[in-house]
Amino acid sequence: MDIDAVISLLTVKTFVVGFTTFLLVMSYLQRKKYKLPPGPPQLPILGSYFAFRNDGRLYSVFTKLGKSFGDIFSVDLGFGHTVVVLKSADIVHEALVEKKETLAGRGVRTWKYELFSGGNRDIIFSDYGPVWRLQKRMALKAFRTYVASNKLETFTRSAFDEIAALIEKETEPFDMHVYMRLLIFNIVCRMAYGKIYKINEPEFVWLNGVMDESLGKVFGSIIPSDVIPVLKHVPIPSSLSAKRLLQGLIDFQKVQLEGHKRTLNLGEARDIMEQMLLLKEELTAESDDDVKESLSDLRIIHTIMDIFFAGIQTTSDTLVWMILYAADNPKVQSKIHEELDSLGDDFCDLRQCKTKLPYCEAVQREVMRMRPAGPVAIPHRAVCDTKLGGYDIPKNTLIFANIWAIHHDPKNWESPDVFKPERFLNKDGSLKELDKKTWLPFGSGNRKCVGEALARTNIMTFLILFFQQFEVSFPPGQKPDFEPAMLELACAPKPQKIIVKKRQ
Ligand code: HEM
Repeated sequence: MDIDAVISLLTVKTFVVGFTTFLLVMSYLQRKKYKLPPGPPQLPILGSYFAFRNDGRLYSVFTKLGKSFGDIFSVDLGFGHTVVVLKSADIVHEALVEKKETLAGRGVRTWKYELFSGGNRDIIFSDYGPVWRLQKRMALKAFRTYVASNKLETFTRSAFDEIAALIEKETEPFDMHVYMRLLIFNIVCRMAYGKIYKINEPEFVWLNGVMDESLGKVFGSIIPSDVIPVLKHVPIPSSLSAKRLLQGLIDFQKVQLEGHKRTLNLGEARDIMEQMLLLKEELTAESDDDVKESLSDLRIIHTIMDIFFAGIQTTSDTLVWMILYAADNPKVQSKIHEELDSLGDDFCDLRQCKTKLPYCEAVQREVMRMRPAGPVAIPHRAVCDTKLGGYDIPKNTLIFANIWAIHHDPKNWESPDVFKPERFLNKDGSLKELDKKTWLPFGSGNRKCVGEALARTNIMTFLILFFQQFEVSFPPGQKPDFEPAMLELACAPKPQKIIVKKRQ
């Protein structure tokens, strides 16, 4: 070994030993200064890696740890990156509702989220402040124009007709996944940037593939550069594929934006991207700087990225879960059919007839209770030092609310693992008032999901249209699999085949 190699080995060793010691001292000082929530042993650099070694699903690992460490505990996700996890309805309420200002920050955990959000310029990862507020308000207003008018129903009906025709052609048991994706793509992308797709259209196949690959390889698991940030500069396969996938999608949205600018019509906006561009047209030199920033090209692109990612996968996964639960529970399915059959001609205006469908609404609630699409929400950042459950929460700590644990807590729900829509109904069949402390698939407080009304309208409209025409079952001998796929933040069903028959 030559002298250079010896020196560089010594340098690396010195760096590793020095850095490890630094982390240990910092962690010790942090623990001495604050009364932090308890948690599993934390190794230098690797943190609580061993808790996640065999199961990358955060909700699953957090639920297991919660059994040992209680309603509030801390876990080190690597490199001294300690997060706090909340497990019970009361403590999540305290954090997200009572402390909705203090704990409404966001902090990007790793560079892949920074790339996705354009450096925190989307709604999801933008920090709590005036620009985020303007962006979120703009999105809410835009969604409302669709939900409150007939537009959304028209979009959903035409997207449904497209997939119903494809489903009718299936002669063997099949997986619903791609049809549900196409359905939601054709509602959400039409609203967001005015596009509708056919199942074999190359752009849809590419976008759907990018979404699946990103959810699996980028957001679905902890990649080396999440734990050792400098690895993002090293051309290792996981970092390269994350860059390729996310940058490809950002570039795609840039092209949509440029196209919209070229064809911009002053008048009624054709989609959400155009709505934002029209607002931008109204800006003058005197306009408020925050308003200008909220309508910058980058913010528009990354708002559309949010709508695309947060809106499509969550809703389409929920629809697949709903179909699987109906296939597994023939009595529930009969009650859905019965309630829909009693509607008669009311199908012409679905917005009106929803109030007459308490059982279907209860099914929707129960599916989202059993399989919440965002089972640990998105971490909130403490904007200043605070306290939770008697423990100190230092400024900048990230907090995860374990929605899955609340939805499966026997203190909140009788037989929580049983699919039972009736739990949401009174004895006379009317809907019970929702307890928002124990049912929170869309989160709670200031950071609550911006797409809740849109998603619930889409899910309900789909439920009505689908079960009016079809009945579903599992192929004889096939065991249904309700164990969610191995994804870090999502709760997605695994691919499985079902039989879909046209009703007489
Ligand atoms: C079944 C469907 C859906 C579920 C279960 C769901 C769930 C969630 C959850 C749990 C959060 C995090 C809340 C928190 O941090 O406390 C969230 C945030 C968000 N969701 Fe959804 N979501 C759904 C559909 C949608 C749709 C359709 C859109 C848009 C088209 C959307 C856009 C967003 C955005 C932008 C945020 C970030 C809000 C913020 O940081 O202020 N979601 N969602």
